[in-house]
Amino acid sequence: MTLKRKKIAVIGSGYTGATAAFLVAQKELGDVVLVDIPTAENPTKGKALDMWQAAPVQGYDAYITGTSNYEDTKDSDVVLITAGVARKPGMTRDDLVQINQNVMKSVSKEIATYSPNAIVIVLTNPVDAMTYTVYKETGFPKHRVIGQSGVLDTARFRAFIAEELQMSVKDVTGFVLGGHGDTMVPLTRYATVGGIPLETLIEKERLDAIVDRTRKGGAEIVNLLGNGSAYYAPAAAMVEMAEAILKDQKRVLPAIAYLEGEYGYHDLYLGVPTLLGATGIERIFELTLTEDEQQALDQSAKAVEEVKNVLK
Ligand SMILES: NC(=O)C1=CN([C@@H]2O[C@H](COP(=O)(O)OP(=O)(O)OC[C@H]3O[C@@H](n4cnc5c(N)ncnc54)[C@H](O)[C@@H]3O)[C@@H](O)[C@H]2O)C=CC1
Ligand SMILES: O=C([O-])CC(=O)C(=O)O
Repeated sequence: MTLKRKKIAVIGSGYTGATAAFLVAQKELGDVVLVDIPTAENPTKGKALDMWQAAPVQGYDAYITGTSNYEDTKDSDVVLITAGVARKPGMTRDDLVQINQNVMKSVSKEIATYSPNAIVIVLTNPVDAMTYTVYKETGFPKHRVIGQSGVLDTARFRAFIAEELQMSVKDVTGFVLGGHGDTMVPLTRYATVGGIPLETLIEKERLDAIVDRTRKGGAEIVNLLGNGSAYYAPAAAMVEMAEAILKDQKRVLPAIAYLEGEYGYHDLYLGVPTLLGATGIERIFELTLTEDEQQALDQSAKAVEEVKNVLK
């Protein structure tokens, strides 16, 4: 029997990759191929086997395999890139640019060879610049190369608001614009709780503190973990994007998209509100911003541009 399921390759079987693979399987989005570099032992194969053995208990029909051979990823529908190095306390995401750019180059070559029609979602940091690298190196059209930051940053923002107001996270909506760094722009003016404007529910001082905590959300976890960075929420964010694409859900989610004039930026990957469906990014929403919001976004875009300019 040949099963005609979707195929999802997860490159990098570390914390975020393994967690994403498990979520993809649990959601039955398709079969998963987990890939990492070859080593003397074989933790990638071990993790995949362990997850496959959870299938009878959890009752999911998704097969998970682990490999270091890209041939096994052939004809993947979606590829999630989590390969590379994570930061440690005291480092910024941008400190990873050189080492991870090299990883993106080698991984992109394999993806272009074995899955030329795939939609790629990049997680590896500094993610705006790494998404740009994958776009250039694969030669894929812009709508098929997408970066993950906004779903995660918005999730943090929503979680902090729900906690502050003691209201359900389900009812908190909003989004974060810009680069995945300390200059990101949580748009409080567009956030609501059950449709009620957020700015009428929380006083400005508290809201400013939540915005600041959101911007530094990654570093807060890096400092708590001590030896690596967040992985549960990042993996969940990536998988939400993959699900939107694999099921053609037409979700409106923030994503790192290639801009050609939108918001005034050219030849730049930056976080903006998008429509995600079967073909990847199907639309970019351009909102009218206040002068202050545009200024904050300009600052964030400048920070991303600076990292892009050191790419080789
Ligand atoms: N964009 C975002 O919102 C987030 C980004 N990240 C980033 O995701 C990346 C991965 O984080 P973790 O999974 O925690 O790191 P990790 O260190 O647990 O896993 C990374 C894995 O990549 C593998 N790898 C390295 N070079 C490779 C290559 N050439 N081919 C295949 N695999 C390779 C490593 O062997 C390792 O297993 C980091 O760069 C981190 O900063 C993490 C969380 C959120
Ligand atoms: O902070 C990091 O290095 C990992 C990351 O991007 C996040 O958790 O937002």
